[in-house]
Amino acid sequence: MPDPILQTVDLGKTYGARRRFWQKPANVPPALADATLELRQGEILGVVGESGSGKTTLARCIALLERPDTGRVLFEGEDLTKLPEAALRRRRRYIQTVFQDPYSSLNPRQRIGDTLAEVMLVHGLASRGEQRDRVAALLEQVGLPATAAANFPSAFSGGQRQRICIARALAAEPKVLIADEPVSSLDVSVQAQIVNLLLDLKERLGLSVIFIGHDLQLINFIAPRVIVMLGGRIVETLPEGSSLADAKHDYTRALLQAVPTLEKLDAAYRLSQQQNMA
Ligand SMILES: Nc1ncnc2c1ncn2[C@@H]1O[C@H](COP(=O)(O)OP(=O)(O)OP(=O)(O)O)[C@@H](O)[C@H]1O
Repeated sequence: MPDPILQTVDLGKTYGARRRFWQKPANVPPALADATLELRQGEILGVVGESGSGKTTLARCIALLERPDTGRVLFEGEDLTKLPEAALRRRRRYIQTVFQDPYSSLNPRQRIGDTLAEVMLVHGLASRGEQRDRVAALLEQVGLPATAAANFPSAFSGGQRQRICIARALAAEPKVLIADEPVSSLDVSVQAQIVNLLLDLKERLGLSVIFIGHDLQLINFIAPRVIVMLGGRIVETLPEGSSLADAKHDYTRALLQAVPTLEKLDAAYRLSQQQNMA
């Protein structure tokens, strides 16, 4: 079994809990509590849970976009939560995120080429001379023409913008990609294309992926191993090779009652393939 590239140990986060020592503790439930998981090299790990179950908080804490209150994030064995800001900045590029809403994720006043080049510049990954070619290669990797670099986000559809967000994440040359509900805001016909793009990139680039969603059937289709979250906690891990029928937790079974979208997704993918060939 491959070694874990990333582990979290007892990760916890409570929003709005900061207080002066003389103030009474606010009665805020944790957004994330005792989250312990491991992501193996080259694996896709699924995370599923209803709205408010702590999935995004988990993603943000793992990528250290948010400092967790408790626990550790070990990347290649090194505890990132202990690193000072300067050292963390050098490691940050290895764990990249793609979020749900590609509309708010991109700067409307920045051309796509500049958005991608900025990431390379920040992480010292390409000289000015190399940037143009690298931007074109990144766009090509996500299925967009090199000419897209000259345009602003408003020129693109939701699915194309999500491709740009994926290209921006790849610009940092990450080892771990966290996709937090990357298709939830997209049309069903586009969802399948983005899911397939992510699966293809994972294979081609050897990425390790955490794929977050609220549809257990879809997540189980994408990820061999799935973590189920409820109220900020991991309540069940469905191991590789297990069937959804093996789910032990009542909540996991309740998630299975949710309207299945997998068939819809499959049908939409076939349709988009037919349209591409027509
Ligand atoms: N910045 C914040 N400030 C205060 N509370 C927050 C903040 N972000 C999240 N929360 C709260 O933390 C809890 C977990 O939210 P989180 O966004 O992690 O859940 P989620 O499972 O990703 O939900 P969704 O699927 O709706 O995005 C929720 O109760 C939410 O209201």
